[in-house]
Amino acid sequence: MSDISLREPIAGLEPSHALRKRPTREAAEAAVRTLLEWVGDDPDREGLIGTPDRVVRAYEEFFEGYRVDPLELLRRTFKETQDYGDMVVLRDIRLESHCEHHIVPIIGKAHVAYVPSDRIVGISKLARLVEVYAKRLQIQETLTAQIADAINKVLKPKGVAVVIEAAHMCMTTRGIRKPGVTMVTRRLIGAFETDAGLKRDFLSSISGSRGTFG
Ligand SMILES: Nc1nc2c(ncn2[C@@H]2O[C@H](COP(=O)(O)OP(=O)(O)OP(=O)(O)O)[C@@H](O)[C@H]2O)c(=O)[nH]1
Ligand SMILES: [Zn+2]
Repeated sequence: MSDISLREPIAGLEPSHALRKRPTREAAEAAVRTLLEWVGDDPDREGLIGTPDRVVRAYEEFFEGYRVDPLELLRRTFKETQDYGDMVVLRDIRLESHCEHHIVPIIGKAHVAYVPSDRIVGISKLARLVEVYAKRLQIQETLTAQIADAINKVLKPKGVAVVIEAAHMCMTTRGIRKPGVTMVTRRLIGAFETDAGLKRDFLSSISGSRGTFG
């Protein structure tokens, strides 16, 4: 099984995190085995024998965002825009993340908008950016801010707006157990903050979106 760059710096993180040594895959599998024993099951029974390996592979997928540099994603921009200067909105981007407190899913959607200054970016890159930050351990406020700040930093647009609506499984399946509750966060930068008309247009353009919390 491949041991993806386990000793290499991880892009996009603070140096203190990026340079921290990661444990080996064997150590990660042993930790899962310990949890299986701890919940009261037998990790050697047939159904569970492959579970540590499966969980570690699933974690590689859930947390692959640590291995991608989000700023690098946005570097390829286009200048020929016929002076398009209005907002660009990508709405209803499906979002699957994990809360950093309980490591259980956060499921929802993100809406991302920006007003270009002189450069635009391929729209798939905005969805990829959401994905990179979502595939890390998160709280929703940080996730929202990181997406907006990355766009602002690389594209230097006139404005950026990010809204996230999500359900936190740590609130719906455990703890307070409140199904149906969603959390809404937003980060408005530049023109979206200062121009009331633009802000209103953006918020109304995403207001008809349908829930995707399944
Ligand atoms: N602000 C914020 N809080 C979150 C997010 N995800 C989970 N939480 C909350 O983080 C808090 C962690 O609180 P703690 O008291 O340390 O943990 P806990 O004992 O498991 O809390 P309960 O969930 O209330 O049982 C909880 O209130 C969660 O609902 C998030 O994205 N943003
Ligand atoms: Zn949680």
